[in-house]
Amino acid sequence: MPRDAPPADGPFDIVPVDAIRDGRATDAYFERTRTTLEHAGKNPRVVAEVTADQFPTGEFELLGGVKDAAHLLEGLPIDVDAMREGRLFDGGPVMRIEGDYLDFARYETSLLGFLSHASGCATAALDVRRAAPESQVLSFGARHVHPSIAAMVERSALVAGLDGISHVAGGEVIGHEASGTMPHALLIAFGSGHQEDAWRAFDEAVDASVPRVALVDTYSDEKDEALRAAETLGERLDSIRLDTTGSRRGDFRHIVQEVRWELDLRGYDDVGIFVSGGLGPDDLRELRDVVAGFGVGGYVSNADPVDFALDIVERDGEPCAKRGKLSGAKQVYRTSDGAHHVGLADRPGPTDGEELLEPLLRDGELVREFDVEKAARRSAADADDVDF
Ligand SMILES: O=P(O)(O)OC[C@H]1O[C@H](OP(=O)(O)OP(=O)(O)O)[C@H](O)[C@@H]1O
Repeated sequence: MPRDAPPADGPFDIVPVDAIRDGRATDAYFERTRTTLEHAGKNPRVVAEVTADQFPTGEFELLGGVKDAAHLLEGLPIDVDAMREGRLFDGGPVMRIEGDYLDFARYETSLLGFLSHASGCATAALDVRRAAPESQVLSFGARHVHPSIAAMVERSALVAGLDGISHVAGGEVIGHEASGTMPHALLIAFGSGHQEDAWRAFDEAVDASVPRVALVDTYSDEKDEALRAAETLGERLDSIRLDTTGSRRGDFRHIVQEVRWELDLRGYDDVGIFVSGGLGPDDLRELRDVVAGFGVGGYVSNADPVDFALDIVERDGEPCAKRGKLSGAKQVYRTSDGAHHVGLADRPGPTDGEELLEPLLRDGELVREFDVEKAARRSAADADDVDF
């Protein structure tokens, strides 16, 4: 262990924030690179770019992680241009860094991690959003991932336009209050046959601002429990939630329609139906006309990271690149038809092209603000005129 590394004395296997900030959250070969370049007296001025695909593919993904990436690089003597959080990308750089290589080399690992993981979750969340544009969709997936990344998952869900999140501390980090009502554990704590007591106690105990959403699949048939919940809470019941386990699901759409029928027949037309449990975009398309909303977890939280890489494309003013990558500092343009174009930054772009790489840091100073809601509006606008 290097002498300057602090002892591993924390209770959890979580890389500390300080290690990310000071560049120790890095792959060891960057430390060897620094040692070697310093030994050789080399520290070239470079332009480096973060890119997934070299050329536009027409397969759009949603950019996340920009805020964390900006704070990672803040204070370094470098200039950074980047696409905004919540913009679509499909090829060419999403970020461009100019500076002396050793000033930022050790940050590559964390930089790519921030951008790759958040963009993967945001892209999956956008798939979900587009599958049910009119429905309420909540992010339920924090349970599947390490708690240290819950805020990233929830922010990515919101950037893609999902309507709410479930993770309390994650919400505190990103400034968005978590929502949620009851797990099966609450019903089980009251015992089989006593679901009414659980729903009633929830209604008595929980703040009036929280919607009354009764979970209705714990011990008996969904239709039976839905009607019992409606009779127990009457007009106080806002919604029911069906989280029917996979082994009992059969035709889930039919179950939902049957419950809807029986509620309507008895005058409970205003009671909404929420569904959850292992849902993805295809399920949302299949159910969106018969439910009010969805809880989606693993599809978003377990998304594959985007395969970003950081590559040097200019060294001491001369274009350069490793095999398979494109030399030269680039700009990415979005034209009015929603298509993206990659060109050299010092050449004219398409006449109606909007430049997507915008200033993020100037000599280490942050020149941009971050706002989740604005990012969500950006992703909705970008996605509007693109065929996925
Ligand atoms: O399947 P996902 O899309 O990842 O969604 C996350 C979870 O949310 C629901 O759990 P619920 O709130 O009912 O929890 P409980 O079964 O622990 O009570 C559902 O059972 C999923 O396991």
